[in-house]
Amino acid sequence: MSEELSAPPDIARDVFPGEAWERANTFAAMLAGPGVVRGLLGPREVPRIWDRHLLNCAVVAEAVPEDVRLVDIGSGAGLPGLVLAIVRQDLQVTLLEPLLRRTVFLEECVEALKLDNVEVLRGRAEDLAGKREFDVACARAVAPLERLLKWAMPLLREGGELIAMKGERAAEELAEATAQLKSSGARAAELVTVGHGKVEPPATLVRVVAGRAPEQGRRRRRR
Ligand SMILES: C[S@@+](CC[C@H](N)C(=O)[O-])C[C@H]1O[C@@H](n2cnc3c(N)ncnc32)[C@H](O)[C@@H]1O
Repeated sequence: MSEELSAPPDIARDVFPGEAWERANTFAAMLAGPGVVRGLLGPREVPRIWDRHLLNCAVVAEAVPEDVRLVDIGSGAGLPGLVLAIVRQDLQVTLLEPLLRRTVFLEECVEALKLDNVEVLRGRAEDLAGKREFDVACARAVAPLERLLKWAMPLLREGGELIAMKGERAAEELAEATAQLKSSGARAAELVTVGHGKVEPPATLVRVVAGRAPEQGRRRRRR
């Protein structure tokens, strides 16, 4: 049985102000329509598109600095990267996704939403190391923090940030990743909650500040 897209909650008007409102509604309809038909979103997710997907991703913007180049690793149907591009026109967003049918959907969304701050890139995070540099990397439901650090840190400039949406297991994942944080040269790592009064419960993020990659240090010394 096909599920219905529920009406946006009142708070959505504040979270998606101005021209973001129409774009958010168009994206919600695309997720509920072609997104489900093409298997990018489960049909049971349709009634939860506003709460669990659009609002939960939009509040991540509270943790993202202004005017940065942001890569969404494993963007899938555009979550959270496309939502961040909708609410924050100051961001230059790269949606990184290896699967063709997903990048095709993402391209269609970018065109339908008339977004000029988004690039869709087909590929794997580990293959992009050394080729591109970003200020912020974000990810939701892609990999445990330990593996995400391996993929994300080589993509970040020194002082750049990984923002991982982690939910209930955030503290445990952070503890489990202690060795990887050290070996990847991370400067700081902390738990952050965003979306107070907008989503229930507030979204829990792991924020990691990139230091200089250890390999870069070794390369410099050898010269
Ligand atoms: C469970 S989905 C999550 C999608 C989206 N972030 C969300 O929250 O709905 C994981 C996504 O990560 C992508 N992915 C898997 N391995 C990857 C890699 N090495 N680099 C980039 N993306 C990857 C998959 O193709 C898939 O779209």
